[in-house]
Amino acid sequence: MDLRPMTYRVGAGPSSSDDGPPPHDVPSGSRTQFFTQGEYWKTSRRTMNTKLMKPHAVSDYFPDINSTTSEFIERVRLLKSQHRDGLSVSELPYEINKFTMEAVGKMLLGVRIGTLEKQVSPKIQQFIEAIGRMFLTGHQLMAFAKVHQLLRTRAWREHVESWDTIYSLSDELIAPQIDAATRRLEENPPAPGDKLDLISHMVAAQTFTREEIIDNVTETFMGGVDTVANGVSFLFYLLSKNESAQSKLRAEVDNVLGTRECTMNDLQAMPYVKAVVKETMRLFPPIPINARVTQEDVVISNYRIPKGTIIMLNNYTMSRDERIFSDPDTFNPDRWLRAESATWHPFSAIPFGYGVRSCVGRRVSENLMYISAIQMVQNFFLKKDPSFDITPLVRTQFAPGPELPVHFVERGLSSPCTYPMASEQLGALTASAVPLGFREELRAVCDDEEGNN
Ligand code: HEM
Repeated sequence: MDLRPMTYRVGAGPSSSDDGPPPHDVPSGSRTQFFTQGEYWKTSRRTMNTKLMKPHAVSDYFPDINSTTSEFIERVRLLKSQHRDGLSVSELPYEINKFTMEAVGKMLLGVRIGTLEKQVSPKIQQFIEAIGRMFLTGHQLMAFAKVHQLLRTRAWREHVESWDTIYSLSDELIAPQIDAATRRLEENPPAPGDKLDLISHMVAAQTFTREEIIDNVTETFMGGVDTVANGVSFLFYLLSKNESAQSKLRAEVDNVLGTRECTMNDLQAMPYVKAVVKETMRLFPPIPINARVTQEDVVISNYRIPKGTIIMLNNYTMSRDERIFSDPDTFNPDRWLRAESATWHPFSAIPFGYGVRSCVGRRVSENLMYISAIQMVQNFFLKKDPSFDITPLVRTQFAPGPELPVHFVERGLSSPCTYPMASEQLGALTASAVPLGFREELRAVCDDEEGNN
């Protein structure tokens, strides 16, 4: 059966053309891995695979992931100290979002964006808000996008404006990297085996225009930030709720690492860390629904499905199927360590999709989640705040809502965190001056859906 990934562009409807890049019809770059098929997609995917999927390339990101995570841990320490209960972090999912933006940004753009700075610059603040708004309005445009476009609805206008803001800043961040890479490569042509960052690698490939590099890197970044942020949020939530799993995780981390940083090699000795992340993705897949378009007539389970039909795959229900996962709603990482897991249908839980179009950020996402889990238990005991619970929402992606009921209790190990921030500096830090407009709006939408208004 030939199934193609369904690519969907606002205003353009599903596309499955083989004719290379479709035209721009919203400010979103369309000449990217997400939105193309055929030869153009293959070239771009091959280039990204080299930097994001190959083990030796992925291993190079570990020092950056470790140091960004350490900064985030220090930020948690600061924010909880400013909270009235001394244990919680207000708007934790938003803080996690800034953390993953910084981590994924460094991997893809090669530069630090500055979202974890004590004072986030107004421009970066705008960027963060625009990404949030783009996802929020993108969800509203899922149905009847053409009608929104025709009527120029508020959702449509805000969506387009958000992409404008995102592209204007990513141009500013990425263009200098392209120039610098071009100069470097002209002066010192790369030898086989030289380590190049993603942008230099794309420049060296000589198959992409400058705009194509900017579009590709920007949209890969957009695809990565919220997904992995939602994964990390659900991870912390589930650990806080399941203290015995958390203790097992901590025991493994203490045994293998103690207080030192994790390298890619260490992961081989930490099956429970991996099982915890797998189990999080099973219960709360950040992309709850995936899709394909049939390329020929097929019969599946006695249903005739004509060519050109969009088939939706519901990751959420698939991975909670009790015919495969006993006690499916329970967080039980051990299930992945039992011999029987090898016999499960390979499609029983596919949070990163499947096949050649599966997630190109899978390896880096998993590593970011492993290191987040590791550093969290090295530094804190996570306890569930008994006063409330999450009500997950689908906002294009599956997200936990605006607050997480997680308390951070200091573990008090000596030097658990490698981030060299002196305590005086910490004291001087203030929560970043963030205009609340967008977040309040998101909260209002969530309250609406929960019937709180
Ligand atoms: C927990 C985190 C993540 C989850 C759950 C996730 C999930 C997915 C899923 C389900 C797909 C569609 C796969 C298919 O149709 O078979 C996808 C595609 C994609 N993801 Fe991710 N993703 C995550 C993080 C990331 C990150 C960090 C990046 C970038 C570094 C990224 C970049 C992409 C790209 C570029 C595609 C399109 C690939 C193509 O069409 O060739 N993702 N992701």
